[in-house]
Amino acid sequence: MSAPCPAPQIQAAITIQTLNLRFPIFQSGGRSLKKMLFHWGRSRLSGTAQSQTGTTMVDALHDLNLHITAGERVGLVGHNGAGKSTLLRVMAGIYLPDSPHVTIQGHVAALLSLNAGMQPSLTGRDNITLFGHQQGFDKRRIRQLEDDVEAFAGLGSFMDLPVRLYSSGMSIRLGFGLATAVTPDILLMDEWFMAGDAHFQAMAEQRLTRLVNATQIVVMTSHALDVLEKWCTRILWLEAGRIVRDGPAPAVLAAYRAAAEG
Ligand SMILES: Nc1ncnc2c1ncn2[C@@H]1O[C@H](COP(=O)(O)OP(=O)(O)OP(=O)(O)O)[C@@H](O)[C@H]1O
Repeated sequence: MSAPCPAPQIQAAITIQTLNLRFPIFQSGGRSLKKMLFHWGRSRLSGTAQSQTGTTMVDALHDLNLHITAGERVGLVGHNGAGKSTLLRVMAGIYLPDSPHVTIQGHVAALLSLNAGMQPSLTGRDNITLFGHQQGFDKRRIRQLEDDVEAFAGLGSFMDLPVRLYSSGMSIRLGFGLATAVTPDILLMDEWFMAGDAHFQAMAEQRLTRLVNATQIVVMTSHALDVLEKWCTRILWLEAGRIVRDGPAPAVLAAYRAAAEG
């Protein structure tokens, strides 16, 4: 397997200042007094609020300040709905809050969903070529990319069939192979990256280790604390869209474990 294609080096950094992100969760029409009182009580308990138009809003991220510099491997922890995936999506540029709040320096690769950017009607091979074009690669680099991903994914003749015919395991192999083929400055990972069978996980870990070592900044989220312990130098603990603790991995993970047990 050839090494992932290197990207030009710049000093990577992520800076987030006073970031608030709210999502509408449902439209409420005319209401009886009973319903209004019910929703008022529920919103007090859940941290949601109602806008002037009657739309219920959830504060996914609240007054977030954060600076991440080159060399850091940051893990995000927090209970369901804490805002971990939302924060990763903000860093990936998928959610676009007002620009002064978020400054990203460096080329970002986001391993957030398996089939991100994949065209189901195209073959695996054509998807690789498409990805290469999107990266601005010349023919030689696209061929290298194809060899690398094909060798990793091990799909045989399925490589020339449309991706919509792939099993979920095949999709994971192709999606992971492609997403990890180019070394970015900043790597963002959701916990799906450890999906797949045991053989795939061993192969994936080898490839991921190489990628993480070559990347300036890594931000990942996982509910598996041993995974974060292994990969991360710094942990951000989020709850209800706010940072509860931010510090060296061993100390924050110990506090998080203690809170979960106590
Ligand atoms: N696109 C969206 N539309 C509406 N609400 C959203 C959207 N994305 C996230 N939310 C809400 O924002 C909050 C934070 O969600 P998020 O997915 O970031 O949490 P999480 O910490 O990743 O949770 P989990 O560990 O369960 O994956 C939740 O209340 C969620 O319902």
